[in-house]
Amino acid sequence: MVVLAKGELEQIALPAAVQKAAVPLADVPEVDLAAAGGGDVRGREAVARAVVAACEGHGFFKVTGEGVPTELLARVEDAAAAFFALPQLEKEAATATAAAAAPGSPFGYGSKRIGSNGDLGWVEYLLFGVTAAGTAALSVPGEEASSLPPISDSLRDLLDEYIVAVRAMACEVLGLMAEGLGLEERDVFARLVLDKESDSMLRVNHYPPRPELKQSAAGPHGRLTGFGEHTDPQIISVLRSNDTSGLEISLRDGSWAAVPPDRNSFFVNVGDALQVLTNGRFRSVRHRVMVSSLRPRVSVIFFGGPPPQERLAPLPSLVEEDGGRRRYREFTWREYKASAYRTKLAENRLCHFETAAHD
Ligand SMILES: O=C(O)CCC(=O)C(=O)O
Ligand SMILES: [Fe+2]
Repeated sequence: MVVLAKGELEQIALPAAVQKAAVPLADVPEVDLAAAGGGDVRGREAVARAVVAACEGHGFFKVTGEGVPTELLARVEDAAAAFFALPQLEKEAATATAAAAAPGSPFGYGSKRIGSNGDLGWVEYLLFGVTAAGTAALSVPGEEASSLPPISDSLRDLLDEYIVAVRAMACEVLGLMAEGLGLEERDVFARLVLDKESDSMLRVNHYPPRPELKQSAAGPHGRLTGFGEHTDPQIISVLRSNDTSGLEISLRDGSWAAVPPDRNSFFVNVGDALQVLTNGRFRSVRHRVMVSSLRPRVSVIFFGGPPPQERLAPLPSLVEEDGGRRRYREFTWREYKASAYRTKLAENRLCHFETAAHD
C-alpha cells in the first residue's frame, strides 16, 4: 500500500479540468527485432530505418521479437508483486539499510516521493543501480553489491537475469539506431551502456489500484498522477509492464495520448542524452503514468546511461547534416544528472544545455 499523510492525496490528484479531458490512444510504432537478426541485410536495413523514424517521431516505440523468454518476464512480474505485497515496514527496511550503507543514495524502496524535490505520485518502487556484470545493486556503482532483506534472493536473481537480457536488447536497438543514422561507428551509443562504469539503473514500479476518492480529491471517476510528466535523462529506457494501462506520452503538439498496455512487448523511450548525441534529431519523449484503474500496474524499466565522466555532445556527422548547427554544448553525464536532479520532474532539463541559435 502507498501510505499518505493528510492532504497528500489532494496534491497527487489532477486539477478537475485536466481530468475531464479524454485522452486518445497513442499510435505506437512497432519494430520486430527478429527481422533484423536473421542475416537478411535488406530486412535489417528496413528495421534500422523504422527505428530511426520512430525515434524522430514520438521518440517512443514498441519492440517485439527480442528473444527475452516470456517465462522470465512472468516470474519477474510475480516476484515484484510479492515484494510489494509485503507489510510496509518490511519494505521500508530495504531503504533504511541502503541509506545507512550509502547516505544520499537514491537506491532502495520508495513510496510516493519521487526524487527529492517534492514530486508526489501514487506509486511505490524499488530502484537499483546496475553493475558492470549486469546485477541489480542497492549500493552506488563501483561498490560491492549488498544483499539486503527483504528483497529475496529469488527476486534478486530474477532481476539479474532480466537485466542481462534487457541490456543486450537495449544495445541491439542502439546498434540499429546507429546503423539507421548511417553512422560509421556502429557501437557509438551501445558502448556507453556496455562500459563497465555505465550509470544504468533498474526501476520496478508498483501503482496500487486507485483508492476510493472523495469528490474533493479526484472525483468518483478521477485519475491520480502515478508518475508525473517527465523525460528520462539517460540514453535509452526499456519498459515492460503488466496488462494495466496508465502510461501516456506527450505528442509533438503537446497533447497526451494513452499507450495501450501490452505485456508481450517492450516499450523503448529515447532519453535526454540520446537527444543530445543526435543533435536533437531523436526526441526524448515526455511521458507520465496516470492511475485510474482498479487493478495494480507493475512496470519494470531499464535505464541505459553513460559513465559519469563521459563527455556528451552532438555527434559531428549529425551536426554537419544539420547544416553545421550544434544544438547542445558539451557536458559530462555527471554534470547533467546533477543539474536534472536539482529540478522538479516536469521541468525541461535540457534547455540549460542548449546553445543559442547563432552559436
Ligand atoms: O512505470 C511506468 O510505467 C513508467 C515510469 C517512468 O516513466 C519512470 O520510472 O521513469
Ligand atoms: Fe520515465
